[in-house]
Amino acid sequence: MPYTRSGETTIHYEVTGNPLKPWLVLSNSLGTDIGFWDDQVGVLESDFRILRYDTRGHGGSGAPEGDYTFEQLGGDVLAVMDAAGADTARFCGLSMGGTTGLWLAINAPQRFEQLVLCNTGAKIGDASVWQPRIDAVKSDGIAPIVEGVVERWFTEGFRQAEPKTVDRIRAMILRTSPAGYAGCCAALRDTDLRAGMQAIRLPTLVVAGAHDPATPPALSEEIRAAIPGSRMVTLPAAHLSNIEARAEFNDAVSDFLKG
Ligand SMILES: O=C(O)CC1=CCC(=O)O1
Repeated sequence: MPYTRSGETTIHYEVTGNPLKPWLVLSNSLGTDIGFWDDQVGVLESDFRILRYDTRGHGGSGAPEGDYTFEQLGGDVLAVMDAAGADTARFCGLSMGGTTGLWLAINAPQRFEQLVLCNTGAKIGDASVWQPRIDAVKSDGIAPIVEGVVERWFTEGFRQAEPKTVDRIRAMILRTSPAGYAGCCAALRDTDLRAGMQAIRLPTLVVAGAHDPATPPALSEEIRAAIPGSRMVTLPAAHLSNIEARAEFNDAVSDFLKG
């Protein structure tokens, strides 16, 4: 599994899929790693050359101490694209991954062809949301916050219907470095891309979860309204629509990206 340097840290990435097809970058949410996209890769890999990576602070990537910024998180994507030889790519990100996509579309639009922005926002929460989480994780680690996260990420019905899936994601969250998690929370706390996203001119699909308490459909609608020509689809899911509504998600995303 390859790694590349980005700034002061190392980013882990993986390339799979069809080398004759366009590049597709997948960017995960807070508290997850590249396994986050396992339900999508099988569906997309015949039509795309897929570049998955672990966001800094997560999975096999480095987790430096301190606050991160979206300039760093977006720079990490450009570093893995350079390392993999992807001059341009389509981009799909969920939650923090979607905010990373907005940052890239504003700051490096020439590197991207299409955007899929899922369960995300140009500004997700504020200091009153993120600072207590940063403080808790720094003092007591990830375990005390994990059940609250899982409750926001999946509806109660899904948690009952697919306990093994929920256990897999819970284990992923628990494996996350507290320093890395806190660093990414600081990036979310400090970022507001609402003014900048008005300039985005890339073809864009916005995906919302009808029951998402973390990034409610109103945040998705704000993105749709700001990006000319963008389309929005609302799926029957809480925050992780790529897992809770995997069939509908895969249909909507692959139709858009292949269109
Ligand atoms: O963890 C949450 O509550 C929701 C979330 C916000 C950004 C992200 O990636 O997940």
